[in-house]
Amino acid sequence: MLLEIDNITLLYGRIQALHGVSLNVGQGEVVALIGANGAGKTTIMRAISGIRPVASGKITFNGEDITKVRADLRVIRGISQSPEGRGVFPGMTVQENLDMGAYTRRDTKEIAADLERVYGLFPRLKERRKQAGGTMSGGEQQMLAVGRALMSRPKLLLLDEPSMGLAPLLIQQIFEIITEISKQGTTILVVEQNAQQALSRADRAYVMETGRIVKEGNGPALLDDPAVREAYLGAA
Ligand SMILES: Nc1ncnc2c1ncn2[C@@H]1O[C@H](COP(=O)(O)OP(=O)(O)OP(=O)(O)O)[C@@H](O)[C@H]1O
Repeated sequence: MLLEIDNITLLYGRIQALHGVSLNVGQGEVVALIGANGAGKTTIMRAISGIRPVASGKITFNGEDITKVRADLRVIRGISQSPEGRGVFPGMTVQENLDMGAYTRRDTKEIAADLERVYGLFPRLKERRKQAGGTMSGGEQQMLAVGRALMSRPKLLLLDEPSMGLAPLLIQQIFEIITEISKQGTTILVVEQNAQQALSRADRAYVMETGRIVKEGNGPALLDDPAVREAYLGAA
């Protein structure tokens, strides 16, 4: 397994947001995490990227215990996050935002090749490479955030609600790009409200409720699960 999360708990002050969560992501997999608002999905992403410390439990990445490793050092080890709400640098150009994604790297030739790869995945970013990040549309900023995360050449890409705020056609497109990124060899853990898309694209998925994993399975099997359909797909 590339990522193993073993029984983690996480607290925000007195609020316990994660109650003994365990999940795994294998090399090359696309794994989806779905669940209601406030279930703790973003919190799991924060625990993996190291933005929030866990209170107990263990996180292993690439065979090494990273539970206490600092967030910036986790990026160097190969974990990169495209955060919910995008978080692009508004005053920097598109190209500068992408360059920032590679700040941990020194291999200029490979960085240039990866920039071309990101521009290949997102031609809109190439067209707008001199435009300020903050003036890009919502969907374009979402693409920029994913592109920037890819610029660290991660082993594991964490995507927090990549379809948030996107028009239906763009949602389809962003999931096609996620599938393409996966085919190019990056392992992906994706948090999504759009359960239909996420489950149909994922190799495996976990369902969260109030700080716990309540179900796991392969994507299509969960899509057919009546309880999942009723809770997350608006169907009985
Ligand atoms: N910084 C914080 N301080 C206090 N409580 C927090 C903080 N961040 C999150 N929480 C709480 O932790 C719980 C889990 O939140 P989290 O953002 O992980 O949920 P989520 O599943 O990602 O939800 P959504 O789908 O709405 O984004 C929620 O009850 C939330 O209110």
